[in-house]
Amino acid sequence: MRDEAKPLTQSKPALDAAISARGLRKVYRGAKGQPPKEALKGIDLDVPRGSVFGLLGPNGAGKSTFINILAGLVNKTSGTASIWGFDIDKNPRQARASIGVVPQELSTDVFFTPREALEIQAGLYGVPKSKRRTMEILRSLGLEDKAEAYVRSLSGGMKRRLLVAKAMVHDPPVLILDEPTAGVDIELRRQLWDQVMELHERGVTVILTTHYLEEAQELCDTIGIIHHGEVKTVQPKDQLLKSLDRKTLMVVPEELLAPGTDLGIDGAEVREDGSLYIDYRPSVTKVADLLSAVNAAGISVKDISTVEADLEDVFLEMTYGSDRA
Ligand SMILES: Nc1ncnc2c1ncn2[C@@H]1O[C@H](COP(=O)(O)OP(=O)(O)OP(=O)(O)O)[C@@H](O)[C@H]1O
Repeated sequence: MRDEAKPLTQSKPALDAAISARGLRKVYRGAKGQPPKEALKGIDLDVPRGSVFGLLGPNGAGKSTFINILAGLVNKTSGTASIWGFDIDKNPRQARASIGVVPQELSTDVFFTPREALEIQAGLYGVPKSKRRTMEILRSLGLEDKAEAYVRSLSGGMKRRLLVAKAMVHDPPVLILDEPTAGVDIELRRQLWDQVMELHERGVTVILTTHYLEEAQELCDTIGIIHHGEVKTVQPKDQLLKSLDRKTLMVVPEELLAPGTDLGIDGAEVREDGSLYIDYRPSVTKVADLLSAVNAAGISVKDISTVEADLEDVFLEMTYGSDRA
């Protein structure tokens, strides 16, 4: 059923974007007496070519639905989507050839060697034998030594790299990584981050979903946040961090204060370490004014520093913050 209340999208898809969605909507049929679920509420979203794009959102926001529509695994209800300028309805083959998707799960081809797994994948994508780059891809992901090993004997990190390798067999300009480092240890996470950055340097547009905001902050240059099936924002990361207009001034007093002391300064809190933390909005309050207030409260300052908002602050504001509003 068409939702008459929904505004029709005015703008055309951006053909020069890596991914462009307009009015993209997905309604899942409700299972066994459950009402239908509108997982995507007609979203408009452009992923710039050449970016490392972080698609963030709480559980159930609609990220997997979006990715699965692009990957051809889920049928959209309405709207349009294009990949590298190819409409997924009008040019499905070219659209699919332009994208590689690295899934979350590690269950893959346990009976084949990495070389065989890549050859099979290349066959599925119709890459002719003369054009296959199996060993080159394995080498670029540090798996050359393991080309003839059984996949079941690979470590978790190697299996993940093999999934990236498989997604690259047809040399797509866009690579989607769904939760690439879920459940891997810090060292492997770093290795995967390096590999993502190498792909990016080679010109691949990378889209990743992640629950680790630190990961998005470190890797991504552009961030899209979706929540309840709607796009809350798409912005360059630096701009997004600035847009929050929130900083914290940390004041270390000559004589440490008792935690919880009320100094009558807006946004101020004395924390466990005896220092004073003052949240403020740089667009309306100057640090000099805060310091005057600190002096007026009879505190001599030993040291000061400011802490910028991080992606976690922005994320919480745009998702749970908007639920409260
Ligand atoms: N096959 C399905 N049938 C019915 N509802 C579904 C189906 N797949 C997803 N949903 C619902 O659609 C909404 C969006 O789910 P989706 O998996 O896209 O979210 P997500 O952002 O990827 O979450 P997560 O981070 O947990 O993977 C959720 O409410 C989910 O329960």
